[in-house]
Amino acid sequence: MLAIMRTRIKICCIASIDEAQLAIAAGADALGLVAAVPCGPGVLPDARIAKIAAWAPPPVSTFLLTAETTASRIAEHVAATLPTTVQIVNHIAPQEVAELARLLPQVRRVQVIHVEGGDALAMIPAHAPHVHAFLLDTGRSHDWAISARFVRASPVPVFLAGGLDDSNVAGALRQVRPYGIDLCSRVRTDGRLDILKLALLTSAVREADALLYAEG
Ligand SMILES: O=C(O)c1ccccc1NCC(=O)[C@H](O)[C@H](O)COP(=O)(O)O
Repeated sequence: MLAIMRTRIKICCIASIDEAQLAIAAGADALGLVAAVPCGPGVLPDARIAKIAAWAPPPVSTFLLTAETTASRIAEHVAATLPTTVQIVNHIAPQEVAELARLLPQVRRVQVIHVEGGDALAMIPAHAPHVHAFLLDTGRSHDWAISARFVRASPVPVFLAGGLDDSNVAGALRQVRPYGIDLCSRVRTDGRLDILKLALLTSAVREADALLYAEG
């Protein structure tokens, strides 16, 4: 695997075109659009997701976070919102992802892995052939040693998520070496995207990228 020169940044829980503009201005490569899920903040109606996805300029990617668990329901959800990428937030059967690839070959597929322990690595062989990337998430900082092992074992790119901000991102990048990172709550103040926190985050990521690349 080539050394990562520029960690990709995905800003999740984008709620409006204004927030999308702020995230892109700060350097986001991808926007996360959270559809109805059983719990959690930042949930958008499909019509709003479709509006933001239709607006987003290239090369920015738009990730639909779907809680659907079958290929046909995920394909319907994608058809209703038209993102570039679908992020499957539940652990679904690998054959459903394979079927989704057949139904919608043009849409990028990202499987979320909820990292509870070393068992997460066991999911790689069955899922990797059908997805373009994994996203490791527990919604809070998790054991980065497991994430690091996952990155080394995965044949496809891996995003790291959960409790990241400008104060801890350099350590996370050094230990885990992910392809990309995903952030939601810690670049927000009172629920709104905060341009200062975004700027601090992106500058911490670029500084860490430069150091790690120079070190080899
Ligand atoms: O994945 C979900 O089910 C979900 C539900 C409601 C809101 C967001 C959801 N997923 C995205 C994320 O959880 C965050 O992007 C990711 O965990 C990073 O979060 P944070 O620790 O707040 O940076």
